[in-house]
Amino acid sequence: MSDRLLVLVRHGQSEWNLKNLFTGWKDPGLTEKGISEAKAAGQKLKAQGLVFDVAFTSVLTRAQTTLDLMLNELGQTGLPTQKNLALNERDYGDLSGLNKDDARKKWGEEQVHVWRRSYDVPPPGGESLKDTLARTLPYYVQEILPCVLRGERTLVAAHGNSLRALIMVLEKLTPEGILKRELGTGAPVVYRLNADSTVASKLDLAE
Ligand SMILES: O=C(O)[C@H](O)COP(=O)(O)O
Repeated sequence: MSDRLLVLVRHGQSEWNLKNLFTGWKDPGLTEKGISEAKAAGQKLKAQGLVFDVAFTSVLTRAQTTLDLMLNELGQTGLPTQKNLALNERDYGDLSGLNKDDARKKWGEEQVHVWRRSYDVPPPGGESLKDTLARTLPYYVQEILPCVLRGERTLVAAHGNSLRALIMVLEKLTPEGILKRELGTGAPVVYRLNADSTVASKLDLAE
């Protein structure tokens, strides 16, 4: 029986995560902590005995560096990798580069929470989670899922909201359910899929 393995990992802490800035499609690198988180993620995958055949990432540096660091820990540098902006972070539009606490002061706690975590309310000039899903899901269905179903063990290094969009589909979460779902930096989620592409098992390696 083939191992339909799909591992999702959010990038390690970025310079803008540290500064508490809305990031979206902006392209800061990882902090020292982010580098350690990415290496630790690779070690966690290695400790599970996982080996990969293919990887996917976004066109943003923080996700690509996280992938490289994980592959290095796994002894799998040079793994065939597809990079696509479909896996980019949600575009935060006019909020990009603003401090999250300053935004709360300006627009209020509730409004900022709605922009950050609601399903279908976009931040000004940016993408809602629904918009993010609309570009992430076709890529998943057309490019990532066929690999997994063929038995190619698949590693995806991407972003909080592009991965929340995929997790919503994989875990059949409602728009209310996804509101509460947070993804830690450098925290791998290990799925095994059934032949019909539903989730057979899930292992959260956040700790
Ligand atoms: O783009 C960002 O600012 C972060 O990577 C994710 O931000 P969020 O936690 O506000 O969705």
